[in-house]
Amino acid sequence: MHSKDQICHDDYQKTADWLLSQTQHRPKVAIICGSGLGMLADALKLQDSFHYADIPGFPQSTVQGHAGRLVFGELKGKTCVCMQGRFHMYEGHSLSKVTFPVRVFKLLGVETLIVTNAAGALADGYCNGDIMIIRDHINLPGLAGLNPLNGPNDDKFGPRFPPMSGVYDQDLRRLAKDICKSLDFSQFLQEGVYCMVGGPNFESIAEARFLHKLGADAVGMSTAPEVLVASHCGMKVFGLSLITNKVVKDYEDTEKVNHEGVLGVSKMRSETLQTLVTELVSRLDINNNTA
Ligand SMILES: O=P(O)(O)O[C@H]1O[C@H](CO)[C@@H](O)[C@H]1O
Ligand SMILES: Nc1nc2[nH]cnc2c(=O)[nH]1
Repeated sequence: MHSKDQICHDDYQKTADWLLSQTQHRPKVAIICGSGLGMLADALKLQDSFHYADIPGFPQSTVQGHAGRLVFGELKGKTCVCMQGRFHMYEGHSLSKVTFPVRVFKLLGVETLIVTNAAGALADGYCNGDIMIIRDHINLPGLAGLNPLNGPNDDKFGPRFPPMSGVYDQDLRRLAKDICKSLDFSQFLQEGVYCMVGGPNFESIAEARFLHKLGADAVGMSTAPEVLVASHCGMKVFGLSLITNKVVKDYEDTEKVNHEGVLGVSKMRSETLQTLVTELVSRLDINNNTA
């Protein structure tokens, strides 16, 4: 490790080598579970799981609803690794720490990243419990210069100036929509733009109006950094936001959002999300391999 914020290739490699020595699983797919969505990992068969505290170099989860476990296993015969708990900037982690697992996954051989999150609805037609396929994102901290790719570029992972257009894979989005149709999920399916803010506070009414005007359909405090780093190192990315609350945009509206409410809606829809993610993974065009 160089400085507090700078992580070098060897650091990622050490963690990857440790994990490879502890499990026979060789995942091609990684899944990051959003707030209250950790039970996505429960569907994995033949599990090997590790507490973040026991994994060399791994940050620790501090947020309620993020268990802090890395779970390897098979989903419908496809080998996956699943983060039950992600890291957020507002916990005090640097963005290189927030995205540390993504580069470790790359070194494990992961080719596709599936990110999930809990998010507030800015779009007028959205309801609590809707599932939004992420078409694109607005990385507000990134636009302001808070970017996990800041610092010397590691060419072994990817180029200095990565494009961010088309980062949410179109084929995977299409596949997810087909799956939702066949599972009769279309009535609560949306597709839209996720905006990342720094948090940990929820939005003021003026901020909510501003983000809506910017073109954001949903807002949360995660996802963009992980997606950025995954795309930088050549992974395919697919993202889902679970709409857990309406973001208040009207000064007459006295409703107040809280994390407990967010977790409640996540719990209500987690089985549906699990079904969708499982079906998507089962239909990915990948071949398994083991150690
Ligand atoms: O993005 P995830 O981790 O799902 O969590 C979302 O839910 C929390 C707020 O309730 C914030 O951390 C927000 O980002
Ligand atoms: N920033 C933000 N994050 C969330 N996570 C879940 N709901 C919300 C929300 O309304 N705003």
